[in-house]
Amino acid sequence: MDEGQLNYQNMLLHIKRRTKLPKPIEREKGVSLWSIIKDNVGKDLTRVCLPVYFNEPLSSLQKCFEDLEYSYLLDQAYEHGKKGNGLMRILNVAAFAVSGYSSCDGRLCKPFNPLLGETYEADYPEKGVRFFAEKVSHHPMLIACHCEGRGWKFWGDSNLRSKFRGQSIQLDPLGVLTLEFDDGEIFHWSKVTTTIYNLILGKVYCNHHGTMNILGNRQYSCKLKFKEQSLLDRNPHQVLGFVEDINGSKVATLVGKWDDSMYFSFGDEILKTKSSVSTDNANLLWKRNKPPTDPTRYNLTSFAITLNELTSELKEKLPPTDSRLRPDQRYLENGEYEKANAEKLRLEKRQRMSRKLQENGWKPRWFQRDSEDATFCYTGGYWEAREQQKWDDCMDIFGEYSMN
Ligand SMILES: CC(C)CCC[C@@H](C)[C@H]1CC[C@H]2[C@@H]3CC=C4C[C@@H](O)CC[C@]4(C)[C@H]3CC[C@]12C
Repeated sequence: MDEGQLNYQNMLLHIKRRTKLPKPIEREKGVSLWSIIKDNVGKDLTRVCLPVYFNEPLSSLQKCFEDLEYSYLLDQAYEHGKKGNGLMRILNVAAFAVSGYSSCDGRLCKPFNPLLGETYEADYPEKGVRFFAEKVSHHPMLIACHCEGRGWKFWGDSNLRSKFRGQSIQLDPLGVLTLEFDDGEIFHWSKVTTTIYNLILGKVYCNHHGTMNILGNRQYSCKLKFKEQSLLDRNPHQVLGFVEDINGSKVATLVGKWDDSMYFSFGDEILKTKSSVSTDNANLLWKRNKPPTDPTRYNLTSFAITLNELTSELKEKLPPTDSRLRPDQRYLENGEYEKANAEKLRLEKRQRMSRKLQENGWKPRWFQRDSEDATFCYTGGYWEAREQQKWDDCMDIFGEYSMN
């Protein structure tokens, strides 16, 4: 190792991220969703503005980065492929595609809906990744993201179509995700349907169901089935799948749960064990990290807890559009609910003008798409601008309001 590498290693050892959210300043209170709903009978429920108390202190942009908690699976996938093992590559990619769902477990609060032009950066050299996202459209609500890792790039946009069904809401992600390895191998897939149950009565929870097709441009592709929820299910959250080679023969099977772990075995042995699916002879691909000891009412994972941290060092570098600078979200994180609510109302008023902005030709600052139905792609330049603190063309989206 030369001196430069040593310094770099040293820097990684000194990255300290927080392990807890700040202690709430005001006391937490209980509010029932029902009390809100009964005041809004007859209105389109997806448009009802909920008080900040139903939010978690993260924006949807930050939530996108939560899908990269297990990015090491993609590093491994890259290494396997480099050594000529395309099968292990796609198995790791499949485990990655499932792993993103694990953070949903026990999460009952809404993320903040970012303002038009709001951005979020995440520079995690200790994981070897750098992530960037921007809210690129308000109607329809669209978020674009781009992430670079060790030997791969990952990008996509999230376009959720939501259907309200009385007791539940069904969310269908329409966007396509792309993963490109530095050696040219590319995978595409879309996320499955998420349903949120018990909006009116009982305990809110969500489930993910449907088929995910991971299509590669070389030897392999993979099909994963997220099981539909059924009453009295002894084995909920199950994911089953297989890898197919170019001739259509099944060369590996996958089994696991989106909130826990994924296993694989070569051939199609797993599915042959009739009644229940066993992982006895299977190999572990991915296991979820342990939850933090003090989960708080938001149930954030240890990784999610780090996402909204704002150190004084970072504050100097961020553009004025970063989610970490959003005042209502910061107040909520600090447990100042009254102030958070007041700020949320102010920003939502601004948000309502976004439609006009877009109609008048507003364009995202960091992403672009070729046509109406193409994926938004990063145009580059964010990290370079950050280097020079060149933020003069970034809008002051959160207003003159200053936080300390
Ligand atoms: C009405 C309120 C109080 C109920 C709580 C709603 C919670 C459970 C909802 C609100 C927004 C939802 C998220 C919105 C978008 C996505 C992306 C999708 O690809 C996976 C599910 C995921 C991550 C959803 C999980 C459930 C979620 C967090």
